[in-house]
Amino acid sequence: MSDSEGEGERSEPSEDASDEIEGRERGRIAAAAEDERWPLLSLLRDGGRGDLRWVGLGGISSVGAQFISNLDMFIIGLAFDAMFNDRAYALPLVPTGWIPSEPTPQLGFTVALLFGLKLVDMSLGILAEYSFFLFAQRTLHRVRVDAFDTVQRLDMGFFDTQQTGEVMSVLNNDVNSLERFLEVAPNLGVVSVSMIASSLVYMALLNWHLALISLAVAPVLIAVNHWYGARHEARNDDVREETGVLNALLETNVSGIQTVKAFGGEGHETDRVERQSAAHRTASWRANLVGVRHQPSLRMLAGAAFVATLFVGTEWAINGRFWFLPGTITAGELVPFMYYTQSLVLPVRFAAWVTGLYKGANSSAKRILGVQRIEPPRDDGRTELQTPEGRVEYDDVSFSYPGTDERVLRDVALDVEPGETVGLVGETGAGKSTLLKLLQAYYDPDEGTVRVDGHDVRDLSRASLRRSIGYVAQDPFLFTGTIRENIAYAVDSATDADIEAAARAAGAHEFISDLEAGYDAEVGERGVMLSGGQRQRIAIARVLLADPPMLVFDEATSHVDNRTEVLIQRSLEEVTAERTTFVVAHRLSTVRNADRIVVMDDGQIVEQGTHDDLLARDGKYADLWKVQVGAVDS
Ligand SMILES: Nc1ncnc2c1ncn2[C@@H]1O[C@H](COP(=O)(O)OP(=O)(O)OP(=O)(O)O)[C@@H](O)[C@H]1O
Repeated sequence: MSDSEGEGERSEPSEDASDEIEGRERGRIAAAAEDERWPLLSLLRDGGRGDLRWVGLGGISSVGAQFISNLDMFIIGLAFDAMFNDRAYALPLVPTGWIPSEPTPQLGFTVALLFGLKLVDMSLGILAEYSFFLFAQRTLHRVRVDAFDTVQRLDMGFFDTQQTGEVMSVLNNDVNSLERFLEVAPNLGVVSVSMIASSLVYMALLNWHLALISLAVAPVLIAVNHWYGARHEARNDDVREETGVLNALLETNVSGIQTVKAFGGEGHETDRVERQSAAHRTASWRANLVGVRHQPSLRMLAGAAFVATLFVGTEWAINGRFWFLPGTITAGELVPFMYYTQSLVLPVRFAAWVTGLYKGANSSAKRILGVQRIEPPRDDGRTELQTPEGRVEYDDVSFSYPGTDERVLRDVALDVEPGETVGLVGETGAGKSTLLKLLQAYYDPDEGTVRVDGHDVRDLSRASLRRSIGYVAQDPFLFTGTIRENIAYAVDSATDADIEAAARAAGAHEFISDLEAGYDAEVGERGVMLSGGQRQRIAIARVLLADPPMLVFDEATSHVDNRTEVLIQRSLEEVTAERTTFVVAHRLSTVRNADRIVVMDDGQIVEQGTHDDLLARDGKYADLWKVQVGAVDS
């Protein structure tokens, strides 16, 4: 069966895309939770904490509603036999004195009873929907926020190796798939099971021999449902995986659109997206094929049971006996019985649907859990860094990025006094930025120790450490919002005067004032309407307003012209005078006045001293300087 099915599944989308899916290694996110047996249950147990009572209430109400809803045919059967076949009219739990003995009052009694039961059924149904909905929404909210919080707290090593589009896919698509499941499946699952259970109970009460015959097909039904369920899960894993890869591709292409255009790469990029979209379409097609066959197969089996019951029951009613079956069966028993047999089809279809949703949600839960399990961040340090003096020590530090063998830092030893300004220079890839990432504890050294005020940074709470260090990157990120909001990002209580003072010190006030909306100008999703130099100055203002005891400028003025840089440096002199400051720069004039210049080469410190010292030494720094001032050819 699987062979022919496999061929059918590949017939729609292209062969290439199909092969691509087969060949692809399961992504790191999904693989991280591969050994989790019940990912969805684990996730809901944590996400649903405190609200499980709503599932209990919903479940009880739903079961009650189904048993009551399904009771009507049972009562109608008894009433018909009483009215037309002169049988005794007796109902469980109803005192016999309440039931009339003449046909017309019996009809009135039956109608009133059925109407009353419908009212109870409706009330319980509303209560069930309400309870399940409440559980779903609260749980989903918690799972979404928890997942986002987990992603945010992951080590930088995770983001280095995981494409942001894929992470977004977990936060968006996988959480949405969980939403689709939670909004429908718990109630529908209970409804299906209790519809089946109530039908079985009433069938058994009507005629348990015939009930057993109708149920002969049940084991086959369960086995087929299980088989399809397993296939659903495997196929859904592929779909989620392909969605993640596609999202990552779309995300990088849109954010790198300028480069794509510059190289005229639109056609090439469209081809790449087309290939990945085809792989996604193949995965979805194959997953849908399972769904397309699942329900009809179950319906066919349930239909077979119905036809068999119809044959046996009608033969039995006509002849007054059937083969070895004892006793007789009346029309008043057979008609509701057939109804119950037929009413098993709908919940079986529901069950197939719920199984599909469950398997989809299970794949998503696996990825959400995977994000939590992949490289969990090391425990946060316990020591809070309070108003540090700013002494920084690198004690024979060596480091390779996670997952790589290349030593990016080798035996780096550096002591920086409080208040000192250190310029870091060296060729590209020498390890300057990496040195500062270790100071902020984005990564831990493989050997040696980085200390701030004598504390190993691993022992410090990351939040208190990073609050103490103002960091400006070469391509700073601006948040969607106004310039004012961006500058005041870390200081809720900042006044307009504070914001302006910070902007002046960063050399940003002038160009901000020239903008029509001034400080209220929106900077768009990634600050696109500002130049690189303007964005850098806003980022410097943001750090100055936060007023941290230590500063790190990593090529922070590389996009501004020489004149503006000199102006910024002058206004920063006062700010940096008392604080430990690191300045990474390729333009050596930026660090010329630093208290000390540290020259790095291939992960090592090769020289250090003041500008004049280093020039006098006539080593690496002097070479770099000569190249920059044009004294020698590069
Ligand atoms: N996240 C990362 N994962 C793996 N390797 C990395 C990562 N970041 C940097 N590297 C590698 O580490 C080395 C040092 O990089 P680093 O950014 O520290 O150099 P740099 O001196 O700051 O260079 P530049 O002046 O170009 O900014 C380089 O070889 C680089 O390829």
